[in-house]
Amino acid sequence: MDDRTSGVDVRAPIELRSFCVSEENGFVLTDPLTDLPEYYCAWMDLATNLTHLVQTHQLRGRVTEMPLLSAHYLKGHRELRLAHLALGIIAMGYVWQEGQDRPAKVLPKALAVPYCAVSKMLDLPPILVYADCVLANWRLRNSDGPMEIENMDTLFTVPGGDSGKGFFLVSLLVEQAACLGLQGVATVMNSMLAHDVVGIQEALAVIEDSIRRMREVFKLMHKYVDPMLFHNTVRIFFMGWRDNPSLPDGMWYEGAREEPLHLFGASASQSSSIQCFDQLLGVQYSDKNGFFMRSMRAYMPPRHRQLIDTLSSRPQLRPYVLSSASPKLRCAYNSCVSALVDLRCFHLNTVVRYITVPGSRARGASCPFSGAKAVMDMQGTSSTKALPFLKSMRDDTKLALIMGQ
Ligand code: HEM
Repeated sequence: MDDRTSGVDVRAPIELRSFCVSEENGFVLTDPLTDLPEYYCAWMDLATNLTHLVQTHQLRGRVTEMPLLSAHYLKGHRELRLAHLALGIIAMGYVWQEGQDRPAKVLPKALAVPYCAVSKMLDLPPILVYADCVLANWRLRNSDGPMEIENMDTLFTVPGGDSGKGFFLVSLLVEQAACLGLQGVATVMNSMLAHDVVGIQEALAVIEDSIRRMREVFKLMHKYVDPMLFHNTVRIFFMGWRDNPSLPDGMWYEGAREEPLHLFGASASQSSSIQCFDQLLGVQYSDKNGFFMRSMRAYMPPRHRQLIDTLSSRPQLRPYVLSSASPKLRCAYNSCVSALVDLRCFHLNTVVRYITVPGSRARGASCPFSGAKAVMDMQGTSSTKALPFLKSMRDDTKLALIMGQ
């Protein structure tokens, strides 16, 4: 049998490093830069002071006065990532400064041109993505101290006080907790090639622990993020310009694009970790969910999205477990799927607390005829109808469980 498809060697072991996944931090950007060369101080100045400038309604004016800078002096991956993050934060502040009902419809040239250039170099869309505001938006207060929330800070934040920071940092720590699980994913794939059933079983146990750890860390959200502040303020700055009733025509990028762009906003659905686990465990997304989850891959750094693609092009774990006579292997596989179901159940409860409940309070307090806003209050950050979608993602995950002997 030919194990090579389209020139890709499906027998080559998976090396996480070659997908820019670090041993300590998984998909989190290790040691992100905190400053750009002096030439880019106009960007850093606006991004660092974003909350104040938005709250005092000065940001739009300041962006209009910004010089048009060339992206060509940016060197290396980490400078580009910091530039993408800074420009993304400025763009979100610029668009949503006057609230979700009065967005700006055009990004001015001095912002749009370098933003599109940096995005092209990184192969990311020109909008704030999860890989910016979560994966690359952190530093240690004491560089010798631990990677724990009390010793961490964001580089930039959005209005919403400490809840914005808390949201970024807790999500980052959840992502970091996936790190061991990702190593487990590589070990499972490589052990399958070697027909090492015990190796697969042990690696599945590592993945299960890691997913359960993600759920534990996720609980910090309740301590560091206030639901009303999150819903009414922080969330607004993640809203994109696709399927958004406030921006039905998308967003114009002056001087950079001939047509407006329709792009989803930042969301943890752009997390590569969860999609890696889904892919490994053979979670089949139903049609509509699949369309959304696959669209989210375009918002991930290219090497990260390639890891998901690689996992899907390899021999699959679920049929392997089904055809194996080992009850221990089946049990280890099912425990992993159950941990992922539990994580999605916890996530669903969090969404009820941070979106559904504050959304109904906000509707109760406003005009009952404010139709567009009522729709938006029930939505997530990327404009999916949140709860039915998330429930069906949980159910798709449950379907991966292997029943019977
Ligand atoms: C206050 C905290 C959070 C809220 C309110 C929240 C809300 C949402 C919403 C509304 C969606 C639907 C899609 C969208 O609109 O973008 C979503 C999807 C998703 N979120 Fe979160 N989220 C939170 C934290 C997290 C964290 C920390 C993670 C893990 C890193 C995460 C992972 C996901 C994933 C993977 C999806 C895609 C659906 C799925 O795979 O089940 N979320 N989230």
